[in-house]
Amino acid sequence: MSVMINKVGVIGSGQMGNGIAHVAALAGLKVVLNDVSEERLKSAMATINGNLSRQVAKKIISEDARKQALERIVSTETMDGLADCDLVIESAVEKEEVKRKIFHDLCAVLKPDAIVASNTSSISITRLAASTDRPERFIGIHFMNPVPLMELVELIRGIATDDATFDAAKEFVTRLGKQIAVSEDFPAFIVNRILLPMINEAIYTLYEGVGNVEAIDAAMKLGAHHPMGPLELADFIGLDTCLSIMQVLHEGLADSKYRPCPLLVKYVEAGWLGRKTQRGFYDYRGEKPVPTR
Ligand SMILES: CC(=O)CC(=O)SCCNC(=O)CCNC(=O)[C@H](O)C(C)(C)COP(=O)(O)OP(=O)(O)OC[C@H]1O[C@@H](n2cnc3c(N)ncnc32)[C@H](O)[C@@H]1OP(=O)(O)O
Ligand SMILES: NC(=O)C1=CN([C@@H]2O[C@H](COP(=O)(O)OP(=O)(O)OC[C@H]3O[C@@H](n4cnc5c(N)ncnc54)[C@H](OP(=O)(O)O)[C@@H]3O)[C@@H](O)[C@H]2O)C=CC1
Repeated sequence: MSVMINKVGVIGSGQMGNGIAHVAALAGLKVVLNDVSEERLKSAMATINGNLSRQVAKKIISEDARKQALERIVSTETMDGLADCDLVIESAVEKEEVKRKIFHDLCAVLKPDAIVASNTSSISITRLAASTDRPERFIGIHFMNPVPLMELVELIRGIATDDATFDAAKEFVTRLGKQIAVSEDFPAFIVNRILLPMINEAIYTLYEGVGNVEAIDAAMKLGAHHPMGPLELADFIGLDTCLSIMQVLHEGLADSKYRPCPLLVKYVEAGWLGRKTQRGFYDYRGEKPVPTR
């Protein structure tokens, strides 16, 4: 029996969580957005409003749709606020122990027939599912960044995911107007299995002095027609997330070709995580981004 999804919970209100809340609310679903602090949630609501307003200005949506979408989103700092959701999508940081703790706390209050999903970029869905009380109702729903603009969502079944959960997730993603690519549950799935080694190689290219930041990005934008250069894209994704994905690939596939570039490690250790901390391969604190090497 397929589960009817009317109310969606989103855990983590960073760039991906607020994007998921945005598209779900625009599609007419009720949304409960959860994060660890009121400050984070306020800033996420302001971002969602800003992104909806841009869509109004570009005549993609109406002013009425913007208002109604915002009214459909409530925010909460507690797991209790998510208890009656039909689907909860976890989109907190790419750290397995953080996600496992979230699922533990969530399952203690969430209604038993609800579906639990993760927006993880790389971590095993089967392993995450095993940390819940409902592996058959657990699934990977992997959105792309920026969520309101990107067409694709990957769906990943864990070993125990049942057909009703898979069908409900398909129906949900289709309702959001997104296309689906189904991936088997292997490290980093499809998009990041291909994209992240390319980004990591761009960082090695910088590390080994083959080119500077501007040359590498210009090369791939103008020479391969990528919409963003790989270093600009790394900053956009978040260097902490890029590193976590490379670590999952390296550990999960045990192949040295996935070794994270030491320069990526250094940036993350410095807390230079890209756009979200205003510094990464570019410095975003001025009027326009300036390369940091
Ligand atoms: C890591 C993972 O697990 C998986 C991933 O997501 S990997 C990353 C996948 N994403 C990509 O590869 C993105 C590559 N980049 C692109 O496709 C394009 O640069 C882009 C679609 C992001 C923007 O396209 P663009 O037209 O050149 O950008 P730009 O003119 O700056 O923005 C166009 C509109 O996009 C929207 N937009 C841009 N960034 C946005 C964001 N972060 N959130 C919401 N909307 C955004 C705005 O509405 C903007 O309109 P304005 O003109 O009002 O600013
Ligand atoms: N960035 C990308 O391009 C993509 C990322 N993803 C995946 O989406 C997830 C989120 O990434 P992204 O949005 O970029 O990351 P961000 O760093 O932008 O946001 C993560 C958010 O989760 C919050 N958070 C941390 N711990 C908890 C918790 N215990 N409970 C609730 N919220 C918490 C963080 O708060 P605080 O900062 O205060 O700790 C922050 O607001 C990751 O799994 C990532 O791999 C998937 C597709 C694309």
